[in-house]
Amino acid sequence: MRRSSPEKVKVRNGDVRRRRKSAESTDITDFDEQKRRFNEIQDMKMRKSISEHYITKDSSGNATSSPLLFAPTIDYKLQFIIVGDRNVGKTCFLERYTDNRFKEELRSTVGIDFRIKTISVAGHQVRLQIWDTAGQERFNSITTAYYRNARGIVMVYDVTRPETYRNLDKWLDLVKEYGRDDVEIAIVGNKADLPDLQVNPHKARHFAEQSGFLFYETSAKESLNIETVFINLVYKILKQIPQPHERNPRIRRKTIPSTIIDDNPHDKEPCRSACC
Ligand SMILES: Nc1nc2c(ncn2[C@@H]2O[C@H](COP(=O)(O)OP(=O)(O)OP(=O)(O)O)[C@@H](O)[C@H]2O)c(=O)[nH]1
Repeated sequence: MRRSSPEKVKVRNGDVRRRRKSAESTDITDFDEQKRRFNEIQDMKMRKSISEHYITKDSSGNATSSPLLFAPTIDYKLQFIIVGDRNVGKTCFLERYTDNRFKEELRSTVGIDFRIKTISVAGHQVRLQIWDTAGQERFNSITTAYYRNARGIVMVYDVTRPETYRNLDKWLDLVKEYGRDDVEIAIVGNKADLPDLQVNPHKARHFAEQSGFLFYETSAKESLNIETVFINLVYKILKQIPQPHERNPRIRRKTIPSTIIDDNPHDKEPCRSACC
């Protein structure tokens, strides 16, 4: 029987040691692998629950979810509603805000639609559910049912069509009748990118401010002031809601600034044409 030389035995012992070591390290690796997979699954579950949280709708009405990695804690959930005559740009205004896109073609809203967006305001995570309503009067019986839950209302007119500005009275009457007493309103003159301005922005601002509303000229096409409208409405609403530190002084105060964003370039512009 052939015997292994001591050298070879030594090598084999070394192999055994190596194998044991590698077996041990395999165990460790398996454990690490399991841990990694467990974390992956947890991560996937978390993403799923977040994306469920962040369901929006695409242009064809299908639900889509955003691929967020971390779930911010939602401090406030607010419902907003956008109203105004047909074709003033309500849908474009909302789509610019939630999806940062603009479509030229006319697509009249049928009834009501909504989008969701979460924003951070003064250190608070605020989830906005924003309802886009049809401007056609025949849908009023459907859309007014959504007024009572709206904390903020964006009332849109078209700066090139004075009748849409005059009709704000009609929309305000509906808000008075169906809306909350504590609703905050922003008057928005949309399509400010167009040259044939027909509504005097100073008069519109004066009317808004006298009534305690915010006022902005916007352009969904050129993405002008869209975000400002929503952020400032949220500021106004949060200032009304008792903050946690007011209910419980031991909670650290998160200040809501009293100044609001104002980047409206049309503020100081003279009237560009015969305005109403
Ligand atoms: N130039 C310009 N056109 C705009 C702007 N916003 C919207 N439009 C156009 O105005 C038209 C009407 O826009 P919509 O967003 O569908 O109007 P709406 O108010 O939602 O209309 P309804 O759903 O019928 O009530 C479309 O052709 C848009 O491309 C804007 O800021 N500038």
